[in-house]
Amino acid sequence: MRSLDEERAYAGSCRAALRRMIAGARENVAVGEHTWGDRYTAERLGFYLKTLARDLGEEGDNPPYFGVIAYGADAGEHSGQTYYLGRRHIADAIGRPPMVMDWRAPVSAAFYQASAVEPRGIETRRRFGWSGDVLTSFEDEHLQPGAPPALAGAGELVRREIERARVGPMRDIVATIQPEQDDLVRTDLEISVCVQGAPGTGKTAVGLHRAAYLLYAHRSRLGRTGVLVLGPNQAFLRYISAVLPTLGEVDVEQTTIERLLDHEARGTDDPAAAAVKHDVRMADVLRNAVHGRIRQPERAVVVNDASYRWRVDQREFAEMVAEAEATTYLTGRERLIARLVAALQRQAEARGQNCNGAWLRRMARAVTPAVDAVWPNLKADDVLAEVLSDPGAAADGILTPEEQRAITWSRPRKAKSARWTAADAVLLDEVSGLLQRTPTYGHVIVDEAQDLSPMQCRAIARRSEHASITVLGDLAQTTTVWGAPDWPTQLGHLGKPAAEIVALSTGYRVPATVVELANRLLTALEVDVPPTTSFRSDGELRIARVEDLAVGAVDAVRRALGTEGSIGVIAAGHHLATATDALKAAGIEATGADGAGRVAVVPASLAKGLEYDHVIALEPAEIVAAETRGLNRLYVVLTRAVSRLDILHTQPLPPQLAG
Ligand SMILES: Nc1ncnc2c1ncn2[C@@H]1O[C@H](COP(=O)(O)OP(=O)(O)OP(=O)(O)O)[C@@H](O)[C@H]1O
Repeated sequence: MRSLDEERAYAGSCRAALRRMIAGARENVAVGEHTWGDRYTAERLGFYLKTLARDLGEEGDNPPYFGVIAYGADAGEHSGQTYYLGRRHIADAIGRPPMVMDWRAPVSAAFYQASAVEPRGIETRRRFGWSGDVLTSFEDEHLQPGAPPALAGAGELVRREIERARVGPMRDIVATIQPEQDDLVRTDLEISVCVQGAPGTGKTAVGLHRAAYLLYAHRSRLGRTGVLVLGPNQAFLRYISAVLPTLGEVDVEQTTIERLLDHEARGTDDPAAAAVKHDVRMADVLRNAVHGRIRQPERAVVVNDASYRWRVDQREFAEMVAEAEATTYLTGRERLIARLVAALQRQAEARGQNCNGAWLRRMARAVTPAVDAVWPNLKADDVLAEVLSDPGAAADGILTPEEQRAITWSRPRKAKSARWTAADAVLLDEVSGLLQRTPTYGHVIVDEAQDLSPMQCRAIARRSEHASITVLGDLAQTTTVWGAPDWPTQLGHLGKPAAEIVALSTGYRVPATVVELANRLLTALEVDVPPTTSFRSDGELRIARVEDLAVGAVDAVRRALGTEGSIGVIAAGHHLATATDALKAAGIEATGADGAGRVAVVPASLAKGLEYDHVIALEPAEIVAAETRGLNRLYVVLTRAVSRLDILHTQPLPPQLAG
């Protein structure tokens, strides 16, 4: 293995090779611009080369690699080989072995998986410490039997990386992915997995690295169909937005379920209406509303065509209607039109008529009124407006009269004048899915999946019908009233009942003292999840009763500003405004949940998925009282802390927190 000086020299030659790759890619862009060929090919080539040049260019200042594995003499094809691993592949010449392997390459798996118990032929695993782009240290683990004792658990470099203060957006974890996380990241594309993970166990990190891995392993397939990442809110998306680009992946769609459904919510539902609208029985109601439009024909279809008159009698028409049933309503309608036209064509051809394309189109137009009478053309918003104006016909026997009343508009309306709510957007999507097929992605990653309603799950299922999914969540963090009761049920709604459920319980965010406090709440939450164990022994917890919350919050922020890292003041209700005003009056600059400053004042309802080096949680009793699942919300809030948690209260603490 190389000495530190030799390693530095090697890092220098890797950088030089990377610079040559960048120069080469830029030159290819210039050549690509003058490439002969059809416009489409030239555009695609240009796009590819520009993306490559940009990605490589952005790579410029990152450490070229983070680790190396050296195989022993008995390692088959790898015997005596040494492989450096980095965020991207670096090669100095075509045909020569790469200087650095992509962390996603098959050979890299051993770096993450090898252990003293199962060394996989590896003699030494070396991890590097970098300060910016300067190589400062390395740490070796000797994995072969008889070698000096392996490091107990993770080494110092790994520990330092996991315990480092958080500043700015979430970073990738390629250098320190843990074996159980790596298993999930590298699961085959065909396999759907569900990760039940305690707070900070790396679910989000695993999901994002899995997206990058799948794109590497199945670039052409997923390049066409796309990978979708769904997160709980914009603040969360902003927090994770840099991870995939640093891994070289810029084409992954990252959005929320609300944005995916693409219906701006202009109205709001009362809780009773929202609960019914998110209930899975609405799928049956809407199916009835759509398919209940199909009628038995009452007369024959007669079409005048110049001097002829073609006819499909009522009985034959009825048979066609019965046989046209298809997976989607509008496909069935198309099929019915096609069958009618085919019947007319048979009659016309028997009379020696030339049935060209124009004739077929004319006949399709001619039978449309008859089809409209039995299988009308429908639009999703018209269907839903009718259901919400009068659910009766579609909902009888499915929803109770009281439930029907809860969703009925105070007066009947047309779609045009509807003020759709967020729950309506989910229903509109369901109706659209009944009318015609929804395009599917190549892979869908669903974060915070415990919060989704059955109807939201169905919207995701439609978009992953022919694909696998990665479901990430924590039942203890469910804060919606319609969230998952258990994973098998939720996976059923997501259309993947057979997905494997894997539990992660080692937390890499929350320090042990804070985990111990949060675990007290778990008993009261009555969910069947294993308690978290923390990887981290550091961390501070301070619980203080204060006279004045605003004064307490300002003091706590001032103290927190004395150490490194991000600061999140998390509160519910009017305490948010109190904290914001108090910080402003004290001259401390604070942003909202999606701001980029060092101090953020964050509504408890938006804290999910986020993390702050120092969390200052205000008035836990209020956080609990603010919503139906307030205790779960408090559990989420407490587990946002990376290094320090201050709990400030004027009211008594919720009894479930008492030790
Ligand atoms: N193997 C690892 N190496 C370094 N850091 C890690 C590792 N795994 C997780 N982390 C870090 O721990 C923190 C928590 O990870 P992440 O947000 O993915 O957890 P989560 O399970 O999604 O949490 P929650 O459910 O509470 O939102 C992040 O800062 C992440 O980068």
